[in-house]
Amino acid sequence: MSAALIDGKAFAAGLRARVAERVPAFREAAGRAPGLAVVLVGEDPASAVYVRSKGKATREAGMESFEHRPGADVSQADLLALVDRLNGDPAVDGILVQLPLPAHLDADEVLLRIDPDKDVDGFHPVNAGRLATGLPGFVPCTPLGCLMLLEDRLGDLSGLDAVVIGRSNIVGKPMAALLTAKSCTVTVAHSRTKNLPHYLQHADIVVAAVGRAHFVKGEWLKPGACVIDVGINRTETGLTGDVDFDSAASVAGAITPVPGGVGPMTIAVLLRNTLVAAHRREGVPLDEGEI
Ligand SMILES: Nc1nc2c(c(=O)[nH]1)N[C@@H](CN(C=O)c1ccc(C(=O)N[C@@H](CCC(=O)O)C(=O)O)cc1)CN2
Repeated sequence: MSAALIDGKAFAAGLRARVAERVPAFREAAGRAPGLAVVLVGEDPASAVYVRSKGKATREAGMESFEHRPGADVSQADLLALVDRLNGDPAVDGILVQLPLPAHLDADEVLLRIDPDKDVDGFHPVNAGRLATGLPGFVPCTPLGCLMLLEDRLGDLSGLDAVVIGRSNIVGKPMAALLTAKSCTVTVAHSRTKNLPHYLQHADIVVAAVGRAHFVKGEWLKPGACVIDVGINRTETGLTGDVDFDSAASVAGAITPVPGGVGPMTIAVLLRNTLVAAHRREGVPLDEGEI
């Protein structure tokens, strides 16, 4: 392996500490802690683990965590009513509905119901539009975490060639928008792209978010590329990313591991977005670029 390992776990710990440092000043100014409400529908085991970690991280940062766990058979109307209550609750600055939702629920309608100014997941179309047009809003946690790791590693990204593999609303599309805003030349590829190696051979940055284990091979990469692996695939051999790590690490300049790369950034950025939401809602000044 010649690539440098990008330690997302360590970077996320630093980000969480920077968020926690700023909570006492907010408490002092607003007379309350920032509050994050997390909604988990049903008992999906992986989602339950993520929600538990979010609650723990929120409390450790000195913020208020409100957890709501409707049963797997909750109706669409009852779930929307819960979102309405959280929208109207002054102690709640951020609302997150853990995905995926059970199949009988319409996730798009639920996400659309969240007040965009409490949408710390950045999934509401208003926030997607704000990102696309360069207005301040909320950016989805995973792609914002990827961007932070890239800038920490490479500095100014301007002029670099980037390939984003995956076009989901949660990762691929916002990632492409963020890199475009940083003046990268961005190609969005996906599972049906005809000749992926053709696009990757020129890419200084590769973000793999396609949801297929070992999909990206080292021999497709430009030597020295910075490779960010968003994949979390549970295989017989354990947790693995979308990048074939061993072959990629012998060609790339830097690469994120799975686990310990992008994953921990998701929760750290969620805390950052909640802190930002609280300051904006209360009109308390915060240098958002500093966190
Ligand atoms: N409403 C949301 N739902 C989902 C999101 C999201 O951002 N908002 N993202 C994912 C799940 N997720 C957070 O919710 C998440 C995924 C992975 C990790 C993480 O730390 N992964 C570790 C490995 C953990 C493991 O063993 O499973 C790592 O990669 O090191 C944190 C959060 C889908 N749903």
